[in-house]
Formats: sequence, C-alpha cells, structure tokens
Amino acid sequence: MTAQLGRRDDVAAARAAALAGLDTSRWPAKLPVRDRLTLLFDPGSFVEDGLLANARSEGLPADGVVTGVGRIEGRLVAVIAHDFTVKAGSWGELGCEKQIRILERADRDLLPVVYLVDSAGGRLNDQMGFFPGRRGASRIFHLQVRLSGRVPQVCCLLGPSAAGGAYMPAFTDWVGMVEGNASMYLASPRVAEKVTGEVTTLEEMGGARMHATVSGCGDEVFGSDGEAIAAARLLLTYLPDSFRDRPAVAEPRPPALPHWPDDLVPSDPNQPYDVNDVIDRIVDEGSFFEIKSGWATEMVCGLGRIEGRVVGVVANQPSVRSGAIFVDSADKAARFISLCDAFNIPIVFLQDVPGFMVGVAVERQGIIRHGAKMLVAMASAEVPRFTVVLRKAYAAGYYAMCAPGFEPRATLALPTATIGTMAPEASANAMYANRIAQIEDPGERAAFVARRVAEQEAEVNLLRMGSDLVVDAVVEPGDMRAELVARLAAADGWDRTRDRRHHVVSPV
Ligand SMILES: CCC(=O)SCCNC(=O)CCNC(=O)[C@H](O)C(C)(C)COP(=O)(O)OP(=O)(O)OC[C@H]1O[C@@H](n2cnc3c(N)ncnc32)[C@H](O)[C@@H]1OP(=O)(O)O
Repeated sequence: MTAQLGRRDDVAAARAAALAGLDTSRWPAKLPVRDRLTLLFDPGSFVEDGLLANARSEGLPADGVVTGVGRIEGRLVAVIAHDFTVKAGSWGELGCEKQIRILERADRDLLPVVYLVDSAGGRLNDQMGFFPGRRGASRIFHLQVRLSGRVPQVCCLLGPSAAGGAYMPAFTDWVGMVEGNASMYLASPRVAEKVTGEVTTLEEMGGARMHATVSGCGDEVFGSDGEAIAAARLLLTYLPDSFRDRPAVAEPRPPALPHWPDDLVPSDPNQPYDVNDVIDRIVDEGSFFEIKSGWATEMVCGLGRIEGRVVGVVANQPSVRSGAIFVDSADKAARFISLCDAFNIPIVFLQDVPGFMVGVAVERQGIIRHGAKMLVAMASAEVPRFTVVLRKAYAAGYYAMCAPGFEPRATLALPTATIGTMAPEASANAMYANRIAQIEDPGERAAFVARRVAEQEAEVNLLRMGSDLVVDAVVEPGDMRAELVARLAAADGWDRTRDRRHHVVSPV
C-alpha cells in the first residue's frame, strides 16, 4: 500500500514537474510553451498526450515538445509545440514519437495541424533516436508531406528552426515568423563560416524579415508570439477542416469602400495604381487576409470573403514593377492557387498585366519554368475560377492569369480593359520595325506609327472581344462586386471534375 502510494506520488511529482517546465528567464522575449497554447486554443479545450515522456530517464519536461488536440473557434485542431527551454526544443526519440503520433492522428481523423515551432532540430546527443530509424525525423517529414493538401497545416515560427528542423515549417501552408526570435536555416552562421568561410549573422541568413521579403520561405512577420498565434487562428477560419470540406460561410458584410470612382483604374495603361484599392471594393470589409505580403509584391495573393463566401484573390499589382510577372511572383501565385484548389476555395483573378518580365536576368533565373509552374497550377485547379480584366491583359501574362482557354467560369472585363499579345505600340513597332526605320522624315514616321497603333487598337477592341465571345460580360466598375456575388452563388453547386482524393500543395 505504502509502495503504491509512493508510486502515485512519484507520478504526481513528475506530472507537476513536466507541467511547470524549466526556467524561462533566459528568454525574456519569448512566451513559455504552455502560455502559447493558452493563446492558441479556446479556454480549457486542450487535451495533451505524452506529458510524462522522458520523465523516468532524463527528466526532460514532456521531452521538449507538447502535443495534443484543442479547439479553435470550436473546431478540433492538432498541435505540435516545442519547448525551447528543454534542450532548445530539440527532437529526441520520445519527442519524435509524440510528433509522429499526433500527425498520424491528424491524418486518421482529418484534423488541421498548428505547429508552434521553436527548435534546434534533431537532438544531437540522441542521434539513434531521431536520425536513422523509421520513427525519427524522416517519418515526421513523410507525414507532413502526406498531410499537405489533405488538412490545413499552419506554422507559427516563434524561435529557431535549425538544420533538419527547418523543413518542418517548409512543409506547412503558411509560416508566420516573430521578428527577432524566429529563424530558419539549414546551417547556423557558425557552421556556414566553417564550411564556406562566409561570415554572416543569424538575422541576415535566416531571420524573419529576410525570409518574408527575400527567400519567400516565410509568409508574414509579427511583433510578438501573441500576434502570430492570433493570425494563425484567423487564417484557419478561411480554411475547411480537410480537403473533403468547404470553408465555412461567414455573415456577409459590405465592402470597406462601396463607391468605385471612375478613375480608380486609370485608362492610361502605364499609370500605376494600387490594386488593393480594387480589392477593398470587391471583398467584404476587413476580410482580406494577404499571403506573403512582403515578397514578390508585384503579385498580390490573399484570402477574402465575398458576401461571406471565402475566395482566393490573385491580382497583378500595377504599382510595383508595372505588375509584370517575375520568377518569384509566378511561384507565389502558383503556390497560392494550389492552396486554394486543395481546400475548395474559388479563385478570382484580377488582371492588369503587361506580361512576364523579359530580359537576360529573368531568362537566366528560369522565368520559363517558373511561369510554367504558375500556368500548371492555374490550369490544374478544379475550383471555380473567375477572371476580371481590369485594364491591360497582355502576352503570356494574360494566359497565366486565367485566360478564357483555361476554362474560368467567366471572363469579365471593365470598360477600360484591353487584351492583346502586347501593347498596341509595341505590337506596331515589332511588326513594322523595318518600314519605320526607312522613313526619314520624323513627322511622316510618327504619323505612320500612329496609324499602325490605331490599327492594333482596333484589333483588340473590347466590343470585338465581347462580340467574339472572348469576354463573357463587360461590367461597369461599380457593378463588379455584385456581378461576382451573383456568379459565385451560381457556381455554388460545383464539384470536382476528376476523381482525385487530394494533392500536395507544391512548395515555392
Ligand atoms: C534532422 C537533422 C537535424 O536536425 S541535426 C540538428 C542540428 N542542429 C543544430 O545544429 C542546432 C544547434 N543549436 C543551436 O544552434 C542553438 O541551440 C539554438 C537552436 C540557436 C538555440 O540557442 P539558445 O536558445 O541560445 O540555446 P542554447 O544553444 O544555449 O542551448 C540550450 C540547451 O540546448 C542544448 N542544445 C541545443 N541544440 C541542441 C541539439 N540540436 N541537440 C541537443 N541539445 C541541444 C544545448 O546544449 C543547451 O543544453 P544545456 O542547457 O547546456 O544542457
């Protein structure tokens, strides 16, 4: 009896120790792991597995990773949360097993997964535990990839994600990073210096701002753990529990800016404007959740609601690099389209595009293969797609932004729209370059060019586009939202055309 009581006391003490965790005072800018979970889940809803992991051997609380399920706005969600105080959140044998088990459960029960990552990656003094075997880090990555496109996976990067651990965020759909604390890198600056001789800092090589603006491995930068976790909760409201479901419809709200001034989209094709001003007039007020807002900003991608229905918006941004598509913006759009398609979210393309960028630099970067990636994602998407030509729609950029041949449910155009292989001036110059060069008198040359440009403009005339069924409707700016509301509602009964279970959200 006494011995038994002793065992109960031991267990109670081990539980208390694991829950208390280790001293966090060395990291004043970070929230302790259990405080993070309190912010993530609805009050009192968290149910933990494996609290006593490692209690008997080294006594490392929960073996450095807290796993379980909890509710976010009432929906059941699985979590993996590293404890940075326990061997820097590194993955030992038991920690790997816990992460594997919760991912297997998410796969079985179709639960979204939130990752609160703060980890040194594999636990280097336990290599047999995490590295070579069937239930180590490789199994974690395998399950993450299997879950991709099957259930939403959302990551808050709240500290380091070092070495192999850097792949954990990489396999998720969205990565919010906390400035100053979050970092992601395959080798630390110290290791990089040893290998390549390069001297650098953690911020420069793997910091939040670098990843959110240069590499594209991060999605958004936040000032604190609380802000990042709040954004993860919000993002989940746009996503269904799994590929089998549709996102929940919210209470409809009018757009933030109901009035659409005539000059919002300037008729001069070269005059910049901010496409966010158009988005604000189309989506419900306050509903636009931009994805990768600091990276490849000539393309704007985000989730929003139109009369409560979730849509993806893919828009060229004429105020940045004329809205031309570069390698990164093609990748950004491709990945976003893939996310929308995986989770049954219709997509609205807002076109104002001079084309893909041209020149030696982008050819050397592989603009063709990056552009192809975007076209493949767009053409493979089975969710309803709607194309809105705001102003210019030129060249292969027009195709990549869901031209009529790619079966959008509708191609709509503002009265300011022009569609063509290139701008009329460029087209006239390309066709008649030799003739133009032969005309010596400048006035005569200008008149000749003007006539050829006028011919080209007539060729791409919007009335002709309507008459030849290139566009389904020319819509006045002030009516565009209502048009989209009606067309989205009319597409409500859509279903996938092919018998496909799910697909991976392709990495950028
Ligand atoms: C799948 C393949 C892989 O992932 S191999 C993993 C390779 N990982 C690495 O190279 C990362 C090495 N660690 C680091 O760079 C730093 O610890 C980072 C992550 C930046 C965190 O720094 P900081 O918060 O200052 O903590 P710290 O370095 O003082 O460490 C705290 C305690 O944790 C330990 N620790 C750290 N990393 C590991 C690890 N990978 N494996 C085992 N233990 C690790 C440290 O030794 C330290 O332990 P202690 O508290 O002194 O007992």
